[in-house]
Amino acid sequence: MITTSDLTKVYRSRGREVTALDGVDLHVRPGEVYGVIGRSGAGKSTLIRCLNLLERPTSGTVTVDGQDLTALAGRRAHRAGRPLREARTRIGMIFQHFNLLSSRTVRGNVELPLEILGLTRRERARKAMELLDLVGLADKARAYPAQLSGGQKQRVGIARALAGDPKVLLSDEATSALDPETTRSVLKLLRDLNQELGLTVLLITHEMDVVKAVCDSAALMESGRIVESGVVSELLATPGSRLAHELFPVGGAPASADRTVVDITFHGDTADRPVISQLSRGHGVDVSILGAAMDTVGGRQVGRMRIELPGPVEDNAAPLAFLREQGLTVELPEPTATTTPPAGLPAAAELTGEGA
Ligand SMILES: Nc1ncnc2c1ncn2[C@@H]1O[C@H](COP(=O)(O)OP(=O)(O)OP(=O)(O)O)[C@@H](O)[C@H]1O
Repeated sequence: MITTSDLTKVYRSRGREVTALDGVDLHVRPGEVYGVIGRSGAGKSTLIRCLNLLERPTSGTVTVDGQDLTALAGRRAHRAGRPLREARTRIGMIFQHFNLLSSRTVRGNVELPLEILGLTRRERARKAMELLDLVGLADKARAYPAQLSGGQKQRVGIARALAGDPKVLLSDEATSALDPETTRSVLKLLRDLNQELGLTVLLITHEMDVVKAVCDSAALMESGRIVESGVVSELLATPGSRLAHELFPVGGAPASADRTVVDITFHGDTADRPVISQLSRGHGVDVSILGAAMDTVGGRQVGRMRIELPGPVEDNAAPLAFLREQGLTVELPEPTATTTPPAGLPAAAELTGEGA
């Protein structure tokens, strides 16, 4: 549904060059919720703005629903021509700070893109009310943005973004200004719209919880590049996946050097089975749990656990084989991984922007 090929954006100002996007190949399938995560400055906003050509890429292509937007934009034109403006109406966008017009009512805000599309007053009113009903705000049609909560404002933003019946919705940190509970309800709305309307959603975020809550697929961005991407449930089953480690960080240091530390990921059916007690009984080993994280990803229970077995790795071949036979992802973390993240990976606090 959305494909970018070797997408590059270089900002030039006062003799300085900043490469914000450095050859990004992105592939978002129809009907999925796709999250792009990365710390501040990674290039996320530039990427999302290049997807609807609000920002003109320096090179590379952007294709949305089979249409090459970069070809519509031309290389030199500064104003979007009609074909690009029309293509953009089929790509909705929501923003961190909602971008509502304070002088217009809720209904007036939703009607704005419908005015641009040339609908009659009657058609606009009907469509706007239908959209407000869809986002659960029909009773606020006559209110002004200042009278709404943050979550309600974002719902208006979503209704406005859906005015052109888009197939794609781009979300630029849409929940970053909201409290956790409101974030959950807005993410649920996005998921419902995704399922009911078949809407493809691409969201950028710096919060792993957002990826965990709604994303089918995700990409990790660093310095203008996508350094890892894939289907979230598959990444969780991929040994060494940085996104999996970030989604389910487990810590815990071994009690002594002659122990085997094992990171295991439970997903699908394995999440419900008493694997650890079977391991302990079946192999006669004392298993210590050093850390664990359980959560629901895409509606399925997923968990990660760091356990410790007595003795070095060489002595634990049979228990490790048993865990693998159960369909678990089994990893032996580097000794340093107990206290520090893998080389090059931003610490969780950095990724979430905490302490900035
Ligand atoms: N208009 C611009 N002119 C020059 N440099 C820019 C411009 N916009 C962004 N940049 C630079 O491009 C890089 C990527 O910025 P971008 O805003 O895309 O990152 P981001 O991942 O969205 O960060 P944040 O989460 O803080 O918004 C940064 O180094 C930034 O300083």
